[in-house]
Amino acid sequence: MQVYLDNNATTMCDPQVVEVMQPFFSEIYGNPNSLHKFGTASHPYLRKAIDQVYTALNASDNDDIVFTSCATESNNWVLKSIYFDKIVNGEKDHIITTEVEHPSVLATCRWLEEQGVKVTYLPVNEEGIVEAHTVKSFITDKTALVSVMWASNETGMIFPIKEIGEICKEKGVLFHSDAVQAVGKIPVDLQDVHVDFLSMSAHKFHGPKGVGALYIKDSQPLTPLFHGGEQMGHRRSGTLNVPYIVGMGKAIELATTNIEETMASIRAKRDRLEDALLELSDTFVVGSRENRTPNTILISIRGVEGEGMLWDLNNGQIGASTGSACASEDLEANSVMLAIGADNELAHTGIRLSLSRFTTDEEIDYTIEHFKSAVARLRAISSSFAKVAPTPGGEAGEC
Ligand SMILES: Cc1ncc(COP(=O)(O)O)c(CN[C@@H](CS)C(=O)O)c1O
Repeated sequence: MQVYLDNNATTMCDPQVVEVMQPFFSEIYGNPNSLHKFGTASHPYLRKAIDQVYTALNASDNDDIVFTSCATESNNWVLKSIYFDKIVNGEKDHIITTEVEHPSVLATCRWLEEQGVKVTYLPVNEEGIVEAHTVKSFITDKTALVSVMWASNETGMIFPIKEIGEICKEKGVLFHSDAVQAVGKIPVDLQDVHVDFLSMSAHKFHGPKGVGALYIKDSQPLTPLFHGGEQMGHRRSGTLNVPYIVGMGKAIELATTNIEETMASIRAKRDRLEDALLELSDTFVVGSRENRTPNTILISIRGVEGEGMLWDLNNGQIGASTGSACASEDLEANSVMLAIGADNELAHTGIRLSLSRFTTDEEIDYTIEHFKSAVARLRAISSSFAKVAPTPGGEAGEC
């Protein structure tokens, strides 16, 4: 049996998505910007895909949805163009974000600091999220943008985006949310939540890798990151990736239709897996289940190095991660666990398990069995665990 539990890194393309993409490789393959029939033939399908994204986000016709190559591009676009529009060519000099954003936000903010921008990286609480009042306390009249992720890729914890959006609106500060781990996993209703910009990525909800989008409220001005073509109303130049855009439209429709039912099914499997793993002594899971995306577990297993655990799981045909795939090359401690106050040793023990709607009960059963035997094996040879006196009664539970 092979079990894929790294869906926060990327998901399998839904077969229905693959099917709708097929015609646009060698049948309807004209450049959508060409005026002849080979080009215009794709237009109805592009319009449908855009409508599917608007519907999924409950976006209004006044808003813009611009397709990009990925969420990394969407995040770079917002941060670098707000810098250009509001700081280089404006009176602002400050951006607020959090310590636990995805590297595509953090690395861009560090580059902006090298350009002279003041960046505030807000700390997270013991649940791994920033609190709305903390954001409010750092906003000044020089703040150009607040950028806070909707849900954490590492922990699944959901941030108070609605409250932060209301604060930014009241203060007249632009608000960006990296919603990559929220769209398609939990309800995202842009009539209910105020954001100026929102990033998303199709391969997180069973669409193809290599296509994402940026939502722009009220079609407000934002200097393009790419120039040189009239695509997307001159907002993002480059020949449209028709099959991938059509695939993204189908994927977001499948992911958001009956989302409550889908969430309940995934949550039940996740909770059963989490309950079983917490029976192991000296383990804890980051964050409360109630405020977490239904598919994610970040579990710490004292005395078991994360990389060693991944290797053992991989030998058992189980795919998981120690955290963000973008940081999987380095053997650093999990940054989010450090941010919530875990000690360095504990922060090296984090394992991220992320399910999808395709995860089966049999796969959960297999994972529970293999995970427990792997922990027993690795703890038996772990020097650090041997030094740690067993907690009375083998404490376990949420952090
Ligand atoms: C919150 C968040 N924001 C941006 C990205 C980047 O999405 P792209 O479409 O791949 O560019 C990701 C992708 N996080 C994966 C790969 S690093 C993870 O293992 O956590 C994300 O989770």
